[in-house]
Parts: sequence; structure tokens; C-alpha cells
Amino acid sequence: MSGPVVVLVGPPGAGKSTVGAALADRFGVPLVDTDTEVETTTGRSISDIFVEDGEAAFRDLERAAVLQALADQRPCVLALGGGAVMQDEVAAALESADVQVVFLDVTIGDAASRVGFDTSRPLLLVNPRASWTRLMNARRPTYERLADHHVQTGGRTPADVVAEVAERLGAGG
Ligand SMILES: Nc1ncnc2c1ncn2[C@@H]1O[C@H](COP(=O)(O)OP(=O)(O)OP(=O)(O)O)[C@@H](O)[C@H]1O
Ligand SMILES: O=C(O)C1=C[C@@H](O)[C@@H](O)[C@H](O)C1
Ligand SMILES: [Mg+2]
Repeated sequence: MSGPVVVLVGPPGAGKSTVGAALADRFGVPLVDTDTEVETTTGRSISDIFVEDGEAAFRDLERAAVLQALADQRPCVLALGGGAVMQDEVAAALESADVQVVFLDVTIGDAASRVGFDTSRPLLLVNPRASWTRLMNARRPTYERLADHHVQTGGRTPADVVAEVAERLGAGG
């Protein structure tokens, strides 16, 4: 099979980057993290792009990164930024691609203790807990609709989550 082995979606703090890196090691493929792709191709931080050019400009770059990774025949683990699935073109591409989508779910309590809500997340600068919850409520139906597998991460280590995802993909053991 070519293209992404798995696509990870979920809110900030779900563990997409962490679990994605471990899965990539396990499968012997690179991790493509769209947040990192955007920062690498522009040479700027996501925060700077949001502040200087606005969210819409970031979303254009993010969409291009997702579509490129899906179009590439290069096997990888693809971790999406938390809001990527809210773009219709991204959602449609995930639905039509022959890929397994995994929704990494997390509660506000676990997400808060994991990320600490520092200044690196531009949408969570003001009242981070309330902002995270509002975004999650708006996005949850989309995460669930697009997901082939729904994996709870609360109270579990990254290794536990990796093991469950691998098992769901038929690569456990
Ligand atoms: N299952 C877990 N248990 C405990 N800590 C975790 C778990 N998964 C990830 N973490 C930690 O939580 C933090 C956030 O994880 P990570 O950056 O992977 O989340 P993310 O979903 O990629 O978030 P973002 O959308 O902001 O990029 C990291 O410090 C990571 O080490
Ligand atoms: O939840 C979001 O909308 C975001 C999550 C991060 O992964 C980054 O993609 C960016 O900070 C926006
Ligand atoms: Mg991440």
C-alpha cells in the first residue's frame, strides 16, 4: 500500500504528534505532521503566521500540506493539526482517500495537564480551557464522522495508545 499508513486527527493535546512519532517508528515510515510541514516550508512558527497573516492564511498552508501528503504515494504516518478537518476540502479528501483515519480523543482535564496551554497555540491564548472546550464541541462531530477508529487516550500512556492504534490497524503484537 502507498500513501499514509494512518491519519491521526483530534484536538490539541490528544497526542497526535507524540503517538504519530511512535507509530512512525513502529511502521518504519516517516512522520508527516502538518503543523511541522507548514513551519518548515514557510520557515516561520504557526504563532507568527497567525499573528502576522491571520488564521485564513494558516489554513491555506495547512490545507495544501494535507492535500500534498494525501496525494503523495510516499508511505508515512500523517498527523493533522487540530483544526484541519474543519476545512471542507480536507474532510472531502480524507473521505475519498483510501486511508485509515484515527480520532485520538481526550478530555479537557487530560489535555490541560498535558499541554499546559502555553503561548504556542494561537487559538488557545485567551481563556484556554473554555476555548479548547468550545473548539472540541464544534469539531467532535467531524472527528467522529471522518474516523474509522475512535481511540480514547485519557489516563493512558502514549505507548498504550500506540499499541491500540496498531492493533486497530491490524498490526498489533
Ligand atoms: N497518552 C498520553 N499521556 C500523557 N501525556 C501525553 C500523552 N500523549 C501525549 N502526551 C504529552 O502531551 C503533550 C501534547 O502531545 P502532542 O503534542 O503529541 O499533542 P497534539 O495532539 O499533537 O497537539 P497539537 O494539536 O497541539 O499539536 C506532549 O507533551 C506529550 O508528551
Ligand atoms: O486546533 C487548532 O485549530 C490548531 C491546532 C494546532 O495543531 C495548529 O494547527 C494550530 O495552532 C491550530
Ligand atoms: Mg501536534
